Amino acid sequence: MSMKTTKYKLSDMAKDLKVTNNDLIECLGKLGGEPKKTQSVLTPEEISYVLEYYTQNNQVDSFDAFYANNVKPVKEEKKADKKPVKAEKKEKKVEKKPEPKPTPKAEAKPEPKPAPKAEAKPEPKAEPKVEKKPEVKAETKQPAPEQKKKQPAPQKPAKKKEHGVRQQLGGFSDKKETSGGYTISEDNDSFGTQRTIDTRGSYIELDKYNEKYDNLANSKQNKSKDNFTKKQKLTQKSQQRKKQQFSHKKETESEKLRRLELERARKQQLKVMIPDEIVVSELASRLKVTATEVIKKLMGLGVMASINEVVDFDTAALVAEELGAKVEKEVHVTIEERLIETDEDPEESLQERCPVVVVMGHVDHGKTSILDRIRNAHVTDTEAGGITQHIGAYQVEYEGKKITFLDTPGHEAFTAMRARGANVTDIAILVVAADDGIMPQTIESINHAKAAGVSIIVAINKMDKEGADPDRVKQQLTEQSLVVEEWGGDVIAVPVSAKTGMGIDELLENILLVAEVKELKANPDRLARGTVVEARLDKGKGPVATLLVQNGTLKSGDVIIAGTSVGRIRTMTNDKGRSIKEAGPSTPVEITGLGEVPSAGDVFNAVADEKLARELVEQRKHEAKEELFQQHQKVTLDNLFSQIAEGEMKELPIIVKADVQGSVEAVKQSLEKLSNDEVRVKVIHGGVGAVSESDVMLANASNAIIVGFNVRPDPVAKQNAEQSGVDIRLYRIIYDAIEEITDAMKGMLAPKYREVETARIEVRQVYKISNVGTVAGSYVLDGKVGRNNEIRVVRDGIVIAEDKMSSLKRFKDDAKEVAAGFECGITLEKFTDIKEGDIFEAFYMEEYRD
Ligand SMILES: Nc1nc2c(ncn2[C@@H]2O[C@H](COP(=O)(O)OP(=O)(O)OP(=O)(O)O)[C@@H](O)[C@H]2O)c(=O)[nH]1
Repeated sequence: MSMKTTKYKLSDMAKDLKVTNNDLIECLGKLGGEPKKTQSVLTPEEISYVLEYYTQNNQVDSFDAFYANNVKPVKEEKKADKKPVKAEKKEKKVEKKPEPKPTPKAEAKPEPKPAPKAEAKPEPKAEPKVEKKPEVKAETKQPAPEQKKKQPAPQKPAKKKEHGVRQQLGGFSDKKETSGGYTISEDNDSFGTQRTIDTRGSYIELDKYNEKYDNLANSKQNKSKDNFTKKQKLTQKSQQRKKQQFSHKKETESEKLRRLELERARKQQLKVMIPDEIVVSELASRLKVTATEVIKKLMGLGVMASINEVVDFDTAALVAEELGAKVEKEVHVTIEERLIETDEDPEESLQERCPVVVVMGHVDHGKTSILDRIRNAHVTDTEAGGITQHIGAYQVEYEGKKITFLDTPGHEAFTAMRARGANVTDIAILVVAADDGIMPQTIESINHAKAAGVSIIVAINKMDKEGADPDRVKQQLTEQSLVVEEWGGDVIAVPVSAKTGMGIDELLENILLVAEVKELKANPDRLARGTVVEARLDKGKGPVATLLVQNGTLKSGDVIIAGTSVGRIRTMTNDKGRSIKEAGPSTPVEITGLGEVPSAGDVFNAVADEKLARELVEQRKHEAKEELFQQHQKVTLDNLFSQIAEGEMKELPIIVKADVQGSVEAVKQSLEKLSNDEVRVKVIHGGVGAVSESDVMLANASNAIIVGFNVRPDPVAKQNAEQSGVDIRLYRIIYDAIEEITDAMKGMLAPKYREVETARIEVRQVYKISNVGTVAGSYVLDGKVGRNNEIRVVRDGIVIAEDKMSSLKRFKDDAKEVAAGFECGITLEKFTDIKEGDIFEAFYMEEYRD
């Protein structure tokens, strides 16, 4: 929204008007004042005057005749002119337009324009308007009477009424004006063309001015009641011409009036709508002020924002209020809000649903074994032909009730999903091997489960083993604030053995018990909503996704939107591989029909409007792209270095490659969590498969390290990595990765400094020596002061200054250090107001690490 005010010189105007400089100087001479020169910059008033002058001297005698004979030619001419005119704008060559652009200034501030506008009104337009733009016509008529009475001057208001910023000169049918920050491309109504005004470069709002002109006209001309016909206008015009000599004076008066009116209107409180976030330029535009003004106000509030930066509602509202505007909050209804119902389910619509359970715990404590044991013991037997499908989740039935298990053991996947906003699970089974006890990942699992607010049931596994010591496990659990029931707490701990099957039924019983207490409910009678548990691309079927319905009922044929993928469900199968038509809450299903492979953890919604859903997906993709772009901007070597140079937060970019998507997400989450105040761990790329050449290239460009999980680099990648010095770290256990990265981060941490005091010195005498400055004759009370020490001047217990030493002397010789009990002379670099009795604390800064 930059508003440039271009100076409009006399020579430019002469060129535009196609008259000689001298003609123009002469014309302006009539206005009085100092004689003008070719390079003189014209004021808006002068421009107005010249415009008026030439307008009136170039009028077409009969517009009717002219119009009748020339409609077509004029149109063509106009069209033909249009482009050239644009092109010429910059060069300030105007072929036909006598009506000089009222200069940037003139436009930026409405006042100057009135004059040109006033002229614009020529009668010829009246007819076309009547036909094409009735409302314009109506407006036009009012001013006309005034024109008649007041003659020369009145034309202006009348014209303004019509278009606000129109200028028209008799005899010139087509014009374009350029001015400072914006362009007015204007066509004459009378020739059936339209006028468009591009106000991007200025703060002018045409309606506002039109309104003002209307008001002005009304106030001045409320005596006039009738509409005037074309002929009347023509009469008027001829009268105008006769009275031309008086026009200038009257115009000035009317201009004044207009100005007053404008000023009054401007002072009226402006109402602005401000959204949650607004770009400074947009805010300025809405406030009808320049961006500079807004920026200044922002600075006043301590907010340094450039024209393209975004400020929040509160800040914007403050600025707006300071600028005298009345603020209203702009509420946007997003496509998402329109498309996806988020209404609460009424109590009566809720029905019981089965619990969704996840299994967590330390490596090798038996998570998979327990899941397998449960599945094998309780799935499928009853369902003919049921073949267990590994779709990422499955349901078992125990004592007539269903339980849904997520088949992705480990807290990483669970947390990755949660991080995407999917609170999928109700109950976490914490598996602890009875012989091993609580291990680091057990603790992490506990914390993850707690953070997610899910209920924990402890399965003390491997009870069949000899070294099994469930009491020790219970004891260790207590240390993690999990007190088992038999010890007075509320945590259920079930001793089990995945190997023998011992305690598995009891575990299931307890799951149902906890679920009952939790009163898990959902509304099956609405469009489904849930989470993508797993997704993959199948060669034959296309994108295949396992969805867990969390609310509502998913139906075959439903249109669903999941992250940035959308589609209509083509096939839907349950965890036993059977085709089903409907899936209610807590049911895992595998579906096909999506256009793209969604990500695990994406929330999905069944929606009613497919078109809108596709629109939403486009929008999400766009947002994702922008995010990605910003990410890439952050990880270029250039800005990484500049960040470090500026002492800003350092980044440790990492590329994660893993065998399955779930692990990528899990590793990503775990690593990014390692970020602290000084070093930010940022996974700039994650993907499934071997570490490839392109991964190494990206790492090389971004100064990133590559973390591989259960994958190997391909030979080319390995070779390239060696050549370019890219670090590839391969792990089999997340825990190891975290440990190593943590170490790496320690190496990156910015050094910390602390002060080490070396001596206390008393100032006993102060000498002022020319060319040397103020010398403190001192005595070292304790410690040892070194030449490179810094000095803190303390007077009566108050720190007066901190400064560097410029000299340390023993008698007349420079000293490296002076020990306690000795006298010395000290001068400081800047601080000279030393007084007897001051205490100098000598110290130096030491770098250290935690
Ligand atoms: N004796 C005994 N061994 C068990 C029991 N449960 C699991 N195991 C063994 O423990 C080892 C690890 O079991 P998994 O089920 O793979 O453990 P996990 O927690 O899923 O391991 P990760 O997937 O690597 O995290 C396997 O060799 C199992 O046979 C049990 O109840 N008793």
